[in-house]
Amino acid sequence: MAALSRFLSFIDQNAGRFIQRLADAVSIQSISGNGVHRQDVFKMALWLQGQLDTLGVQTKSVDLGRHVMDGQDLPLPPAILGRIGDDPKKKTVLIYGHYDVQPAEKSDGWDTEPFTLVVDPATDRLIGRGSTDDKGPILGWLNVLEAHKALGLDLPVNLKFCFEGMEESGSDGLDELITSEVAKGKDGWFWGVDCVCISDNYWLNSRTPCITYGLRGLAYFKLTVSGPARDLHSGSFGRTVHEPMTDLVLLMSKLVDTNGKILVPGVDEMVSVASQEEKALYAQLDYSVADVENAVGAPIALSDDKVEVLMGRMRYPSLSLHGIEGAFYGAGAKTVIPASVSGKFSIRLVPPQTPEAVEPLVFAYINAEFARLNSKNKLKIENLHGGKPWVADHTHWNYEAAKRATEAVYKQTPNLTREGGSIPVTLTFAESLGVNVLLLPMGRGDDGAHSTNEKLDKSNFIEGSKLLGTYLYEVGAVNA
Ligand SMILES: C[C@H](N)C(=O)N[C@@H](Cc1c[nH]cn1)C(=O)O
Ligand SMILES: [Zn+2]
Ligand SMILES: [Zn+2]
Repeated sequence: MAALSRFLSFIDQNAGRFIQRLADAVSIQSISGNGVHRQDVFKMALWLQGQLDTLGVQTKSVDLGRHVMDGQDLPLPPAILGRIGDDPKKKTVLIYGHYDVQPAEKSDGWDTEPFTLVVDPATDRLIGRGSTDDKGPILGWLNVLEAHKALGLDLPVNLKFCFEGMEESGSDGLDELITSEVAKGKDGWFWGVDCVCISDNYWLNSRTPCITYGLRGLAYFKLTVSGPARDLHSGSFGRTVHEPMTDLVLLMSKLVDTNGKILVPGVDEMVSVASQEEKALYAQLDYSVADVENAVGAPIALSDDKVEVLMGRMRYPSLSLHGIEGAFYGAGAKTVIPASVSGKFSIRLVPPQTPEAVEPLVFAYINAEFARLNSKNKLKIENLHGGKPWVADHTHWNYEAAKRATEAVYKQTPNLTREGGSIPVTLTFAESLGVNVLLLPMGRGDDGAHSTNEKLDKSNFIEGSKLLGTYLYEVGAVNA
């Protein structure tokens, strides 16, 4: 039997063990967004490095230094770099993934414990935080490595790996690592890379695989309004003092309208209007308004027009309000006036927008709106993190290889998409290595990444592992 067929059979035969390994990974609470779980992110890095070592990959854990998060000085989780194969006749593919996850608590509304992987027998879904974002896809690569090692098969390409533990919180330290490695020339870790593959996004719906050539960028802001020296009794001080929460809610209400239009002057205007030809590309995608409504679990799409809905996600910027820190949120009816509250919101960016271009518009607008309130409270605006948008050449052989692999595994033509989310390092790889970057998602559009009951369908984990391996065979066969 040819190498590829033996690889595919191995994946099917070992599905149970692969799911167990995913359960082990999910059980490590590698939440990067707060200081409480920082040691768990380090534990996850060690776990991943151990797996790669066992599978014959040469690894190195790179200390990325320290950073300050929410006023806390914290060590950054390491980047885990790896390489296997050094055959000059083969292409070299760089794989990126992230081993950190978003926060999750059962009390957020999960039906099961978020860090215990549950295999739902009724739906064959693998439910747990990180199952689709991004531990499932990372483990897909481990499955490919394990199959080749166990079967004594040579990999069809040389592989390099770059796994980080801060993607969900701004990828601090990673750009510097990549640029310093690139500056080392032939001695750098990324020397000789021919293309990059990232599996860290999702299909548009739950039936059609995707290949993705764009990501939105991000600019994440925190607005803090502070007034009294301490929390106050609203009976004693209501209508007596300027209340921070009242100011903040008013400011937050001025950022975006209920139809998604961004109200910060100049932000929406930076982006050109889509031409009829471009709209025709969105019309071709296998997608319907029902898909978005199924994924979110309610009939609340902003438009009945599929093309408008798709462009809202892929082609235009969006501004979302995320939360208010310091506000009363528990059960009961506490009559407090909070002393200081911080509103968090972010803007997803598309070309030609950049965080640097958008930030001054946001600061100027919020300062002007705050001045209009005539409040004696204090306002502070911070830009917490960001990243530029990215669009790739989808006619490149890297995309052609991914398309052939998808057709071979799924017997379907993939949707060619741009992703609404952000992976800041993508543009850094594209620009500093000067090679084509491809996004090859494993999970479905209804996986609930970042949400409650995040899942990865078992079939997506298993067929997705086959897809990643088949893609490597297709790249290995390219003569470009
Ligand atoms: C698309 C990717 N899987 C992802 O979820 N990226 C995050 C990155 C991020 C940046 N700040 C916080 N998280 C996203 O798009 O939100
Ligand atoms: Zn991710
Ligand atoms: Zn994520």
